[in-house]
Amino acid sequence: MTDTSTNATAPTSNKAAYDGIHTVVAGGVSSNMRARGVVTPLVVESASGCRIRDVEGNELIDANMGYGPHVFGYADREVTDQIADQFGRGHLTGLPHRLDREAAGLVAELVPGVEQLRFANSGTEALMSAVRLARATSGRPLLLTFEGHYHGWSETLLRAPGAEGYRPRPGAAGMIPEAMNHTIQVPWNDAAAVERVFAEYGGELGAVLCEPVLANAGVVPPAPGFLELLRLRTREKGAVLVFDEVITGFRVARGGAQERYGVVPDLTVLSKVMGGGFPVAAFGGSREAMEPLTTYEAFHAGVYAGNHAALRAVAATLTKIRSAPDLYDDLEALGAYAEDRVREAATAAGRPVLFERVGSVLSMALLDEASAVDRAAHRALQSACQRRGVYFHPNPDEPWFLSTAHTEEDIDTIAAVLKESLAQAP
Ligand SMILES: CC1=C(O)/C(=C\N=C2/C=C(C(=O)O)C[C@@H](O)[C@@H]2O)C(COP(=O)(O)O)=CN1
Ligand SMILES: Cc1ncc(COP(=O)(O)O)c(C=O)c1O
Repeated sequence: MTDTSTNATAPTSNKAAYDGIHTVVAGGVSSNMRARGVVTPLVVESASGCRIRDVEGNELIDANMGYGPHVFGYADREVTDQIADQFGRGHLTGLPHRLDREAAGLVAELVPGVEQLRFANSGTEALMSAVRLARATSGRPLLLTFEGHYHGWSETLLRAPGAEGYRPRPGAAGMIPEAMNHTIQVPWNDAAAVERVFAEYGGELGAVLCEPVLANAGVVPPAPGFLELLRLRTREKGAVLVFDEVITGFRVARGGAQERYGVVPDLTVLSKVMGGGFPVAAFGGSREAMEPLTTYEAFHAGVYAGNHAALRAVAATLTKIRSAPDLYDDLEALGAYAEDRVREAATAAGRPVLFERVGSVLSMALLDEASAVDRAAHRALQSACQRRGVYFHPNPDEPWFLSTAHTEEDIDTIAAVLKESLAQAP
């Protein structure tokens, strides 16, 4: 069978391939969130383990790893072979499949706050549906969110940075002016602000939504007691507590952030690691929390939601996670090793960095003399490292995601490239 994946006349330089993409893909990307992902042109040909290969044949160690789904590394045959097999068996019939029970059963077994769930195709879809379910359950439209937390691009969740008072602004052109009329926002980890909101809006709040570990503005763990405060106040006031664990789910612990920090929300949203890189998401909670969907009083749909290939990917990934007793200790150890090496490299180069880590998710940002994040310098550093065979995201808001495919030698290489690039930086 002719391999159509590689076009013989394809450009062989990153720049030519990159420019070619921009002629037919608006903005060169199919996600604005990735528009700043490439400062020096780089077009991927293939990826395996913790490495990507570009169209020029260069091999780079990847610390972005597709923004986090690949906890076992790229092209993990224990997962991809299962997905390929499912395609050969029919992957989308629109009918119940035994994989529904197997995949949902694994999520319910591993995630403390999930007894029942619904599958979706993306985090945005799952969050839209979870917030709508929370509003249906509480009967109150008002939603509390937190500055910097990203919950996809749907109409009532995509917020511009900042807020006027508690009111965020719509985050994209074309959103209706009233899009944020039922959304309020306070700074992350600001317990006093949360108390003020509950004092002022308590009886009106329908839901509180957060990334339990903020990982879309660098990594910012919850302050001690902060998640507990959200749990206490939402219970007191009858608001639904929703954890967006798209990134943290199966990443920071087997049962996600709710297991790591011991705070169980009413609804949980999952994606990324759950499907091992296959497009799939889910939202779930107690039987009681999901009851409006059990009776179909609430609405959720999707032609591709819970398709058999997606659920085979979930079943394969979560079976592997369940049968790897040391996985999270290993990821923690690797993350700690990376933290030590990166801090050493920055110190050796005499450059201040802002560094934060939760398990195998870490963020590093170059600081300027005023200890503010120096985005231009960070982009220049990223380009220099990319030329030396190490890729991480040029936007310091985007974390590094390590995997079991990264070795300590890979981390040493990353640190050495960082140190050399910092030493030569202007
Ligand atoms: C905590 C969190 C997320 O991190 C999240 C998506 N994250 C990302 C989306 C990217 C993109 O659209 O290309 C890349 C990253 O900026 C980011 O990890 C989403 C939306 O998921 P989705 O992109 O699948 O609709 C929801 N919650
Ligand atoms: C005409 C039409 N538009 C939109 C949708 C929604 O698409 P999805 O189910 O993929 O969200 C459907 C699904 O049946 C449809 O038939």
